[in-house]
Amino acid sequence: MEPEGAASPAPPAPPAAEPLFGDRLAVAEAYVAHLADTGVSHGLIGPREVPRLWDRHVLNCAAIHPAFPESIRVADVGAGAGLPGMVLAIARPDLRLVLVEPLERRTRWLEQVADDLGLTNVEVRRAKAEQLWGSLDADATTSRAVARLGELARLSLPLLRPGGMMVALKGERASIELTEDASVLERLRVADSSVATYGEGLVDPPSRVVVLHVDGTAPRLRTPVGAGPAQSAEKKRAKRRQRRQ
Ligand SMILES: C[S@@+](CC[C@H](N)C(=O)[O-])C[C@H]1O[C@@H](n2cnc3c(N)ncnc32)[C@H](O)[C@@H]1O
Repeated sequence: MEPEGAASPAPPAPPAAEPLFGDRLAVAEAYVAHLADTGVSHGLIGPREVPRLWDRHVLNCAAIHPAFPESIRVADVGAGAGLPGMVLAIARPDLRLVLVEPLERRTRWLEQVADDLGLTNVEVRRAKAEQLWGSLDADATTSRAVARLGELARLSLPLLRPGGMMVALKGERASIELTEDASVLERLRVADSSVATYGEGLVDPPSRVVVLHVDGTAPRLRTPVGAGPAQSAEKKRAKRRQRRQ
């Protein structure tokens, strides 16, 4: 695809970046410089996002890092330009991040940037989440702006080991989607669900995530279950066809 916009200078790190990144701040600054430059020219980030790269994109992703226990393997489903996966890999070198992204142009960019930043805890997988069901045994998944909660759970939970957790950045819709998609989550054997808020006093608004824990005793989800809206609609159509016959 053709470049979508001209590169702009990277904005300086705001004061809140220091407590979130600590001694990794220089790496975070280098990542933001990539976003503002080739991230824009390769069409991964809109040029209008450049002035708010820190506040709207990087800091709110970094803020959720306490959600993840030490040294676990986390899959970012639909990583795009590395939000939140690359940011978590920078803020938390103890985590191992698997960035799952189907678009080649994006995975090539992610690989180049991870290499340039010297991140040895990042693995980029060019695939849709569904293509990795049964072959990825993540302790946790994470994601931002990929799908509504029920569909995201359908995509993400089969990537988890038994007892693993999904942490979805959802903003103000977190509680609404949790209520609206409750029956889908039940079918997906979600044992426990909650909304948590991170980064109070550092990011405005604070980052809100939905956390789902799968039942550790249930058999591992490996195949699609009838949870997605598309699948439910198809089932209804099939039933109507059957009634007509
Ligand atoms: C709106 S972008 C969000 C990117 C990034 N998470 C962010 O917040 O900036 C959604 C991303 O999800 C990816 N995606 C769409 N369907 C997917 C699937 N089934 N499995 C994995 N990634 C998917 C798209 O290619 C795209 O990069």
